[in-house]
Amino acid sequence: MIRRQSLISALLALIVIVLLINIYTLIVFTIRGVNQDKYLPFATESKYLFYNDSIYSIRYKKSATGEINLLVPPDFTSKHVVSVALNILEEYHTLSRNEIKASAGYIHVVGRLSRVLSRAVTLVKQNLDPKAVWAKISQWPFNDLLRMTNMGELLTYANKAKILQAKNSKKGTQLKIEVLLEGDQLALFKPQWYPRDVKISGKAFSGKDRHFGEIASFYLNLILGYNVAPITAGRNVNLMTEIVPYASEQLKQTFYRESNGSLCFYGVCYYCKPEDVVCARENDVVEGSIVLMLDKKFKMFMSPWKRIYKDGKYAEWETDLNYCSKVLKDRSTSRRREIILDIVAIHVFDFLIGNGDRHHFEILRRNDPNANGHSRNFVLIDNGKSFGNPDEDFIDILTPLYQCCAIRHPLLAILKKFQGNLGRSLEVIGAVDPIQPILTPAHFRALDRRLNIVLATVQNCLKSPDRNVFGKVVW
Ligand SMILES: Nc1ncnc2c1ncn2[C@@H]1O[C@H](COP(=O)(O)OP(=O)(O)OP(=O)(O)O)[C@@H](O)[C@H]1O
Ligand SMILES: [Mn+2]
Repeated sequence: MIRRQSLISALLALIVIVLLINIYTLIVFTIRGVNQDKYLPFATESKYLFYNDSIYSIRYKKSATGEINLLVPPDFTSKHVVSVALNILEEYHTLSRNEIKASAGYIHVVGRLSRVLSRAVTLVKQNLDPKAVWAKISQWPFNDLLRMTNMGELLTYANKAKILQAKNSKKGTQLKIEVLLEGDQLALFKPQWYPRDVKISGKAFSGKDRHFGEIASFYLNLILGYNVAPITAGRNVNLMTEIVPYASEQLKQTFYRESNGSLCFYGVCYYCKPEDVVCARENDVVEGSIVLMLDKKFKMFMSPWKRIYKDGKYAEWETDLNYCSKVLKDRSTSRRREIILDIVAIHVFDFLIGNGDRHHFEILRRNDPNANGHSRNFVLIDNGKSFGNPDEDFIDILTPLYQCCAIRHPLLAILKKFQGNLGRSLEVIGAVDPIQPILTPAHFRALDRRLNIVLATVQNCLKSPDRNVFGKVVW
């Protein structure tokens, strides 16, 4: 009888305990819901963390008061990834509070580059034979200063050479006009869709190409010593005199005049449609980027960190912090360590320019005379999905860096050299371009913020031995 009674009281006590725990959890979650957001599904807490249902991937966002917050989509459940992103943010705050040691190194790089580029402009005034200028493209990628002078000439000619033929480009999915320039050089003209100060939000790959982004990325690629973006310049093209008379029938058919007199066209491509038009400003002029075609055969490399272009689904790399060690173990990728270091370099660049659309990249074939040994073989061809929003930093683009915790020393050294001065440097170099200023002041400032975030990520890696799958962080 007594045994039965104590069993009942034990049971009652248990029920009370379970009830109390439930009530406690309910209270805690309600309070959190009031203080932060209704979505908080796990215990990662920070005053900088916000759940936001208008975004589809995690990112930092600068608020109106200048504070950097971490925005996370409500259905994103990887608390490890969120907590790493918060740690990096903390590291970033520490870094931005510290006085930056003034490094004069960047001045040399910028000075040399702008001398080389402006010398080319003077050379071109002497009216060189365009064929002779185009011949120099075979030396691309240009990895020394002497050849860089040639690149300056190529840039200037990309802008001034007469267009002899124009047709729809069959490559890729976005609107591009393939033009044949005098002297027999092919180039792609991507017209302007957006003003420089557009703010695209939503997905990391949202929106159409940004012609100014393509141009800015090219110069930034030069400044940071990658030198693997195809030669790109801004160009103002008069549609009526430079395109229409030389256009293929198919392209010409997509041109028409609005009732207000402006000349518009929509082209033929995967995403081209009559209701999505590019219209000229006054005088029938359209601004755009012109990219010289490289006469090379590339190998395509699918990135293990590519996005899934489907709503409501996350790729494995987005939620699994151990993804890098899986890629590292993947036997199908020989030389995988070097390849991952290349991928980290690519993603650092893409993070700086805000390009979340690098689904694949091109590699120079080994027998290419300009292939650079076993590393730095990649080229960065399509940089149009960049500089879409100066307030947002897609921290998930840095995933290979914070998952693998490895970066090559020369790249890290150059990033440190430009700390605090990257935006200014791009502004100076970009001033040689015919459509300068290539970016808004907000974008130039964003570059320095993002550079600090990259350095903060490296700092965070140095403090996280558990993520050190490469054995050491700096290679
Ligand atoms: N300058 C270039 N030299 C050689 N090939 C090029 C050049 N630019 C583009 N290409 C080729 O054309 C393809 C499409 O170009 P690009 O990526 O710029 O177009 P896109 O419409 O933005 O394509 P996507 O939809 O894949 O993003 C590239 O993958 C590359 O193979
Ligand atoms: Mn593209």
